[in-house]
Amino acid sequence: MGDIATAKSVARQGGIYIQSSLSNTLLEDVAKATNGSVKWFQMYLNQNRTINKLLIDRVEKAGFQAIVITLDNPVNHYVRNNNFKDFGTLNRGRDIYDIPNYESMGITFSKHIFGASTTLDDLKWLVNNTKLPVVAKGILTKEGALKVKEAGCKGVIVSNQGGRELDSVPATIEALPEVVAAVGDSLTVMLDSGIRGGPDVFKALALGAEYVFIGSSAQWGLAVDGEEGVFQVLKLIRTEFEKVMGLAGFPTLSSITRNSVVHKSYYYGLLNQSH
Ligand SMILES: Cc1cc2nc3c(=O)[nH]c(=O)nc-3n(C[C@H](O)[C@H](O)[C@H](O)COP(=O)(O)O)c2cc1C
Repeated sequence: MGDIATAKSVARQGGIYIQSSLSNTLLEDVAKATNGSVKWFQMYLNQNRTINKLLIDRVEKAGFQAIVITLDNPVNHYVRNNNFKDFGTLNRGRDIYDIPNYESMGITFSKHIFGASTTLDDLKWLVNNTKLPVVAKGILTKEGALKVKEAGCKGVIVSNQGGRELDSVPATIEALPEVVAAVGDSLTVMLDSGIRGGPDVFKALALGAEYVFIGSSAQWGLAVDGEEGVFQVLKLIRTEFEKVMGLAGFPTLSSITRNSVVHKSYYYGLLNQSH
């Protein structure tokens, strides 16, 4: 299965694998196949808290080390028909919902997950109902970052879902500096969306991200050559990143700082000073 192959290659590269709750592989199966490696679980909050609690318990029991809550996808636009037949992990909720025979799990869960926005109270509920650290994914502004900090999240992923959700949102590399300025001293700030090669990783780290994640590139590798394909994609990005460090003259990760890149905010700063 794609999730297990991807999780295995991420483990071989020493990275963090984030398992989607919409995956068609059971979270327990991914956990079993990659025992001992670092894995986080991505959740959407359901309107039904009993279902949320059941899922949280399974995630904790399976050994995932953090819960990533996706906040930038409150409206369903994936499931236009009855085609999503099998959401492996979530299928276990079938006995809790009263699901008509003609309705796929995709339709059912999209109604219950995407039907309502997650509120600050929901987020606080999650933080208080799991022993795992909670990471908020889909943050693009300092206001958003401050809210999830108030809710008790331990980290944020600056993300626009790889640009797949809403046209005209800022690129994450542009949103990163204001999020870092707002919460960088208290939360772990991470970034995804648009990481394609070494220079992207370098810029994100320089502007304050502690971790970067990839989505699409991993899937392209998976499509080409399964576990080995994802492994090669990760290796390529890592090798390229190391070359960028060398060429730019930064020998260690800690030597990469805000001053290692020129960002347009510098120019705005200069303009402000001179007016
Ligand atoms: C096919 C596909 C499925 C995705 N499914 C989810 C998901 O279920 N939950 C989620 O939080 N993000 C999902 N994402 C978004 C990724 O988690 C991530 O934010 C994004 O892919 C990063 O940008 P990149 O593709 O440019 O690397 C998905 C992305 C792709 C390409």
